[in-house]
Amino acid sequence: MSSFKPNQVFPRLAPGATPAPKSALSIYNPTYLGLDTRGKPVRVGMPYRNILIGGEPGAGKSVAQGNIVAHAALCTDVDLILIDGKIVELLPYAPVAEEFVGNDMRKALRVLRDLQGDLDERYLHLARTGRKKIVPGDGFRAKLLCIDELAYFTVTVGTKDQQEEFRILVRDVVARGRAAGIITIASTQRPSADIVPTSLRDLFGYRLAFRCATDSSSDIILGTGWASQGHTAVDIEPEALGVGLLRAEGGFPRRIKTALLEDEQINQIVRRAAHLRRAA
Ligand SMILES: Nc1ncnc2c1ncn2[C@@H]1O[C@H](COP(=O)(O)OP(=O)(O)OP(=O)(O)O)[C@@H](O)[C@H]1O
Repeated sequence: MSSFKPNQVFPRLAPGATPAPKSALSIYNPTYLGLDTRGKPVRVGMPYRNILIGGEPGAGKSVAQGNIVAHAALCTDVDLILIDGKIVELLPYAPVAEEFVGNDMRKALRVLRDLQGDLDERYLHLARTGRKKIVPGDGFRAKLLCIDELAYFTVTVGTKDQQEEFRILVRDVVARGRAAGIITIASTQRPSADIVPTSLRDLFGYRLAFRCATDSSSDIILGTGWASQGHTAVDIEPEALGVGLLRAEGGFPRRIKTALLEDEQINQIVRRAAHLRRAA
């Protein structure tokens, strides 16, 4: 499998250049995720979709979600809302985020309640204008909500009531956000039915399964029945870090290798993103 080259993330740049582009990107442009088995670029169109990422610890979830967040950081038409129970994965992007939440359940709930209020306003606008989805120029900016890690907030920290409220809020944002210009990325290293019930999983247009311990965990991310048809993330070799099965709405899972942004590249992107956002 081909290795990642920074200039593939931002193809306008010459080889060897830093991965930070000169002008702002748009969240309405496809986001580079990595390469497929033939070495072809894999891009995802995030608006009107959500992405669920699951797999064993250390398999490559944070790197994958980081690629999307890095792209979004450079897009001056989207606000970032980052909730990171582990703090360190998304912290580098905090300077360009509208909200950054670490391991703080109360703040996570407040931010999600605000997002739910925003959703209500957006749907009111849609109802008034007789349309079905928010489009650019509507006066509502796109938002990207990134949650790492779902299980941390739904079973590990907080009271049972807080965990339940977190689950309900996330479900609502994922379900209604799609048409309202609010995109969700959710990651979990515990692909089990209690963390990702089918009803939640099915709201994600994109599903990305990194190495899983069992066929049923793989199916929890990709969708019921894929393992029995030979598409299972159990088959991903333990040493194949960053290799996952990506399933886009209605399609077959395909094997991809995500791009890897090194820490210094992330820092460059964030510095550039901060500049572009100030200038916008
Ligand atoms: N696409 C990739 N190319 C090369 N190495 C990778 C790639 N993706 C991940 N890795 C390596 O694997 C390590 C773990 O990746 P990552 O932090 O994304 O895993 P994770 O699934 O989020 O783990 P956890 O669940 O423990 O947070 C990275 O630090 C990196 O060294």
